[in-house]
Amino acid sequence: MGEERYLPLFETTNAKGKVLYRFSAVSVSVGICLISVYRVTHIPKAGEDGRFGWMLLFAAELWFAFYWFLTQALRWSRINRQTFKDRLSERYENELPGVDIFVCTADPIIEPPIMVMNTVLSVMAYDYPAEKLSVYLSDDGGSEFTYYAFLEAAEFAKHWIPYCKKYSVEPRSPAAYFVSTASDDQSQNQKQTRDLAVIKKLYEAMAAKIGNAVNLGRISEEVRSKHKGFSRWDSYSSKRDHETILQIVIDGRDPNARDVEGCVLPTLVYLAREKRPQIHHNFKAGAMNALIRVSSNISNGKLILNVDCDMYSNNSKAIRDALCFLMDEEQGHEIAYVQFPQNFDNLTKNELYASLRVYFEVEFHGLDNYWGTSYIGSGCFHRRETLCGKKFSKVNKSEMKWEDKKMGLKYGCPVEDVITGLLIQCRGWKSVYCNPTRKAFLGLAPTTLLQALVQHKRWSEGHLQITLSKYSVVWYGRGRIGLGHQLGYLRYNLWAANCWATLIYSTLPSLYLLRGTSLFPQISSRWIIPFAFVIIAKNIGSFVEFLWCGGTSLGWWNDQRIWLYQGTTSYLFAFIDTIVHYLGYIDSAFVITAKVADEDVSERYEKEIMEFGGSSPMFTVLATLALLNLYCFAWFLKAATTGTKGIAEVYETMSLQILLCVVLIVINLPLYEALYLRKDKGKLPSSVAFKSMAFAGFACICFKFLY
Ligand SMILES: O=c1ccn([C@@H]2O[C@H](COP(=O)(O)OP(=O)(O)O[C@H]3O[C@H](CO)[C@@H](O)[C@H](O)[C@H]3O)[C@@H](O)[C@H]2O)c(=O)[nH]1
Ligand SMILES: [Mn+2]
Repeated sequence: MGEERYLPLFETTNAKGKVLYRFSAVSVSVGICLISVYRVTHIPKAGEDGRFGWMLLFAAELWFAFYWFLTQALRWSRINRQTFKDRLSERYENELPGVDIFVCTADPIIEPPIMVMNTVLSVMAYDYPAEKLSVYLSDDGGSEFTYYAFLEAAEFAKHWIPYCKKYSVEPRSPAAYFVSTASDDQSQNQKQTRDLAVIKKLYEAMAAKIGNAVNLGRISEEVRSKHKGFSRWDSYSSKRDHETILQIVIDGRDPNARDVEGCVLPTLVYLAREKRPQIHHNFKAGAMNALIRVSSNISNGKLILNVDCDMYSNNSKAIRDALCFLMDEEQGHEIAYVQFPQNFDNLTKNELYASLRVYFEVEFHGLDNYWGTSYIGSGCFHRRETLCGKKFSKVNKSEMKWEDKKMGLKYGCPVEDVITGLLIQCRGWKSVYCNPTRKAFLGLAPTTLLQALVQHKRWSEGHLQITLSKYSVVWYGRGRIGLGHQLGYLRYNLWAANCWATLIYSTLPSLYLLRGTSLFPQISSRWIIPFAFVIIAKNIGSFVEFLWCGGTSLGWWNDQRIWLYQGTTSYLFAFIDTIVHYLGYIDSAFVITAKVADEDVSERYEKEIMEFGGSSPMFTVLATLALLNLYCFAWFLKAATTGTKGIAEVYETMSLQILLCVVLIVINLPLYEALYLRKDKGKLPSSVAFKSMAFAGFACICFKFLY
């Protein structure tokens, strides 16, 4: 009645393809049930060969079935979010909240200062009122070089920010922007071309200065004398032993802090928190909490954006996207944080080491359906108050209730982000997943196999710790978050537990080939149908899903390989370390992923040649399993061609086992190559080859003759 219709700042829509998806999911579950029926009704009798293997295989299948069911919780209903940034500007342009941006870095060698500065510059140049923006760099490396680079970046920003705003450029990380202009220069007029050349020169000069200092290995006296901040390093003894170094490099309130066009600059703060050898610094969680405390005394922004040092802003409007959720008049007050996906700009076409693609294009949209996206450390906008422990209260929006006095991120878990997000949700808050077409952040994915496996080990270990801890979604989550939401979390929380079923499935069927014992239905039996159906439907499903997410066919194949490798190494090692951790023996470490690689390593990465290049227990496990399958198959072939049973009969009884063994061999081709054929530095060292040959041979002989 004359009242204006309420126009929300964001909209939620259902993802497409629901009916087709649900139909396929239901039919696969019927197949899975039939497989179990077969297993139960056909158990080999006591004393018969294969009874033990049968039981283990059945256990593995039950596990996979359960896990498959968990993944359905993330696919059953998926949603998309759409923001209306024009409405936000119309209503709130003059009352936008302060935003504090935290960039964390920890090691000047594997996280080069120039890369970190590109991230810093990209977030300084957000399309947002500069007086409301503050950028904090946490340097756990406590490095003079990073500090020096930061000073240089502050100078360069005075040119860079006006340039970005004048020409509305994207992305606003200088390095990434220059790469993008190299490929298309049509969109520029003459004036811009000139300005571009100037700004590029300035950037190169800055990069050269930083590079020189790093190469020299020290900061020159000339530079030191210009900036009194360096004196803070006089009492510095090591990265693990120094007092707090806090420097406000640009103070936004200072009337003299202006860019070259005379506009206000964002506040810029450097922090290397105090560290002492005897006190645990709690890795990134410790750094974040130091930033929360320090920033509350400087800018105290209502919102906190947190990015890893390699995750530059690729979309200058992302703050506004986040605000559309948090400032929405109807639903905004219930939302604690807005998470963007982690995307990467160094992926090769077929993503040799997996890319998280399916997680972010499919599964997180399902988690979002429960209003419960997890917090994944980078690319997340938090309300300061919720991050500091405020409990959500329906009764009175303004009432503050503090559940516990501990503020900030939770310590003691290698995925500090996930557990922190979960606890926020358990306090009654909602969260939102925002995945616009133009990606908000781009970072660096691991470029060697070992890095990829170690990273996944850290994640799966952290998740398993959550599952077993007081804050497990199973017991702590009960009644605090919904059932679907719990199941969705468990899909990641139980990553590591996949190792046993994966190990069983990638060894036992092949080992039983050696003995000529069949563990699957004959090809002429009707029971082959559910097996064939589940195998085909599940693989076609995941293939289509992968392509739909923008991947390539070969990328899907590589994804299957990495899934197998993670299962038998990352998850296994994470599982064992978690148990040892609970027995009180070790503290879990945070192994930082390197963001640089040697030239020849990068070259192989570009060519998608798998990088081993060293020995690691993980590689020994991988090579042993690969060889075990190869030996089993070779042995079996020999027996089948020379034995009394004809090939046809063997095929009739063992077809699925043969198929599985062959698939495992084909998927391991890059590994055999690295063991025996390659000459480059990225191959597997001969020590790994000898060990794995011995282990695999030993296992085959024992299984064939002794067991
Ligand atoms: O003691 C430390 C260790 C790490 N970091 C920073 O944490 C970030 C993430 O480290 P990285 O080695 O790149 O790990 P990723 O596996 O890529 O990080 C993901 O997973 C982590 C949890 O395992 C989260 O903290 C991250 O935000 C999330 O992006 C980097 O900026 C580091 O500089 C610190 O500040 N202090
Ligand atoms: Mn990273």
